[in-house]
Amino acid sequence: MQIVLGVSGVHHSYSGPPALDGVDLEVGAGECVALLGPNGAGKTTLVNLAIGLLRVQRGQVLLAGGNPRDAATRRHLGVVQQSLGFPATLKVGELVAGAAVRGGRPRSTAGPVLAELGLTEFVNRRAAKLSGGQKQRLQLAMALVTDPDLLVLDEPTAGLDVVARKQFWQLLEQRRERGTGVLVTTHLIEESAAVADRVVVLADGSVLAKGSPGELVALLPDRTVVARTSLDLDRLRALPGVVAARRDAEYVRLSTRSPEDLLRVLLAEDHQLSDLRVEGAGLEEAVVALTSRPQEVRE
Ligand SMILES: Nc1ncnc2c1ncn2[C@@H]1O[C@H](COP(=O)(O)OP(=O)(O)OP(=O)(O)O)[C@@H](O)[C@H]1O
Repeated sequence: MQIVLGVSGVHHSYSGPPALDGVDLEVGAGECVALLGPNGAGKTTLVNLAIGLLRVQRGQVLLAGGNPRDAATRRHLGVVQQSLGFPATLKVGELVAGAAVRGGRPRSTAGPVLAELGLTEFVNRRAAKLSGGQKQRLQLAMALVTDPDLLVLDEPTAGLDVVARKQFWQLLEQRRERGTGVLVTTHLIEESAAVADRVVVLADGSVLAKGSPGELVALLPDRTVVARTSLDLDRLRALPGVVAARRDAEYVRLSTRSPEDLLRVLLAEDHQLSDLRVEGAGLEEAVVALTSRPQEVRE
């Protein structure tokens, strides 16, 4: 497989301890790699090195075989970042055509991409007047208009509803089939399990684990106990054998290595306990467990 992003042995420090400490990562053509990890893990630093916003201090970053700091190499790159705003007065068509020209393509490439992303009817609308989902599609159109080899998506579906999120990923499928590689950072771990071929978990500047979502889940012998309970999360986290606890709508999800013991304690503690079931761990539970007690899982 052709490699569109190759990161090897990368270290990066700002002023304090290293933000990245020997990170390797690859994205192949057509592949979607999700970068996960808690706040401060180093995800933004890694993305900023990949897109050429930061200079590499140690190690190597190759974007489509070149240095991402070079303008010519960056033409192989498309970026969707939450922090990128639009000039409010510009129209959708102008923005996409402008992105094409900046990427060395004719203005006429904008039309087909606007159609591909379902934005043709908004071509004369000012960007500021689009809905959240339409703005995300506009950003994607601006990123895709140069037909990039690598697309970097930073929390691309934050704030979108379930339908808009699904649409967003469906729009990308054809591009991936044509060979565009995708690097996505997201806090929506279960979403990344659905769309990513591979997941890389960063914590404290190091790669804790990498593999397909299924391989990461299989690292854990944990099970998930799901139930409706009146017990609060602090109390649940203090129960014996609970590795992690979180709310999911009206349910709680508890990760544990010994579901039988936990069930006994739960039933004794909460006589109103209902809708009880035990599941295998999901990717979210796996990532929480990996990043909260790395030593135990790494062995
Ligand atoms: N410009 C900066 N100057 C100094 N330290 C920084 C700077 N940017 C990031 N850091 C530090 O580097 C480490 C990694 O930060 P980074 O933003 O890459 O993490 P992250 O995984 O993207 O976090 P989040 O999920 O919160 O966005 C953190 O300890 C952070 O405080």
